[in-house]
Amino acid sequence: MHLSLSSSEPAEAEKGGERTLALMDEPKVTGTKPRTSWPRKALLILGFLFALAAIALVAMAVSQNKPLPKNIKYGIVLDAGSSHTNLYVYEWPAEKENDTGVVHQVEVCKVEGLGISGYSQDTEKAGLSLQHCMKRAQEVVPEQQHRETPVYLGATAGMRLLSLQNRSMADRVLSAVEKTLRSSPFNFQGARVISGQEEGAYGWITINYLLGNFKQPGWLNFLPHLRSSRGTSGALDLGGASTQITFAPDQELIESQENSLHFRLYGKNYNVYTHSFLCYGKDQALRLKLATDLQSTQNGSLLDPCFHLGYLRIMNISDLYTNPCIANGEQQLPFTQLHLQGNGDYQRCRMTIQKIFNTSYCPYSSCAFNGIFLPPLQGEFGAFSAFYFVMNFLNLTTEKSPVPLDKATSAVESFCSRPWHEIGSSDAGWTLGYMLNLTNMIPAEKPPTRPLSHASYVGLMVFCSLVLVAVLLLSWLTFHKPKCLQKGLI
Ligand SMILES: O=c1[nH]cnc2c1ncn2[C@@H]1O[C@H](COP(=O)(O)OP(=O)(O)O)[C@@H](O)[C@H]1O
Ligand SMILES: [Ca+2]
Repeated sequence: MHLSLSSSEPAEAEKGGERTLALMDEPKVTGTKPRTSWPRKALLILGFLFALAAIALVAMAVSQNKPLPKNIKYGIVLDAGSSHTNLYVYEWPAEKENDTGVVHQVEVCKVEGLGISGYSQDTEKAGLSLQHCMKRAQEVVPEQQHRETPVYLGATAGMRLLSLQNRSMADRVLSAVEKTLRSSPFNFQGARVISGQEEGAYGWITINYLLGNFKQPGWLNFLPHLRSSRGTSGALDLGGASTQITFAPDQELIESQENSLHFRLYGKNYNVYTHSFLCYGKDQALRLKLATDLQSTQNGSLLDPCFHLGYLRIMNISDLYTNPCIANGEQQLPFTQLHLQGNGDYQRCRMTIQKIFNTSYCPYSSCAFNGIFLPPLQGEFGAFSAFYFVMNFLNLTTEKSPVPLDKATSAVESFCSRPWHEIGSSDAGWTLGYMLNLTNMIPAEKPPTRPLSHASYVGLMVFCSLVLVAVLLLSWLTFHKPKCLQKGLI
């Protein structure tokens, strides 16, 4: 049996509640076509309105808090090394620029030819050599962002040596590269020789930024006393003309001020040891070794265990003595050419190379060599630049876990013993840290963060809206129960 208002009364249903309830008191029973009672209609309308309100609330929460379209920013750094120059293009989302781990390398362009210090006799060429990679950068960075994209050039040990040797020559080289960079559409921010200390510092920042070591879990923001000093990784950078070692030592006191760095990053203090060994990059160290060995030859012929068996090379002595790494011993030599012949012997090579590291004196509690302070090593190290190239060449970079030292040693040993005729001829570095620093992307204090992600926020809003609707509906049903419900008629 169906309950319904009679067909003559539908107009009444649109009147106020009192009238409706009065009508409900006297329901008429018809045996004809079933009709919806008007309180049920009212309930439906109310339910519909609540649902509409909930949908509107959710839609508002979603649209109001929808992430804006990605606004990408770019930065360009040129690493003017002693052996060659590399151009790096980085990108990051503008709205997250103070977060950690958001900067990505999108392009690396290797400049053809020499490092810029190699153009000291023809400085214009130093600038011209960069043009190709600058064009490449213009293709990578969207045109409308060229003017706002900063470009920096940092020169390292090759230019440090040239500056020591001939300051005005080094300045002319820098002016030439500056001219090229200024003529690009980018926002030129400077070309300079960075100090060894800076190079070490930026390498350490890069490594730890990429490893996510500056990041603290979001929820720890609410419990600052629990924020631990999570370990950092040390950085080893083997260049061509200098080598950097940088790490956070256990001991608080760094005995030599020139080796001491203090950072405050994301609200945390770091005391870091760094040293840049000028002349102890891979290429300059080899020159040093040859110059040292030459002192003990009579006729300029050298049988060298550090070159493969069958390797032969003749070089002018004057080419060896071209920079401040090698003391002026040239005049005392009774010959003008060096005849180099390899005999590939790893163990003997090790012994001859050790001659360039003087460990006979140390004015500190502990030293590396040449009287340079070095605190006890601490933690793990990330090694890059030529450390990587050499390991990669020996096929030792594909392993997931670190390669044990004895395995690396035996790979080097076996490679060195191979005859010369058998042998055919990602980036980490200081540049990312340099850009992060110059663009103020690593703040001293931790930037305020939202406690919830966008997805969690929207989810929570939806949930709360639904709970609210349910509560309102229940309260309404409880306090304004239609009489038909009170009488159990529906
Ligand atoms: O792609 C590569 N494969 C192998 N060795 C490389 C490659 N790129 C650079 N190197 C070597 O790594 C070293 C990098 O030195 P760099 O030019 O950065 O000098 P610097 O940092 O002392 O100024 C050089 O010895 C160079 O020969
Ligand atoms: Ca380098």
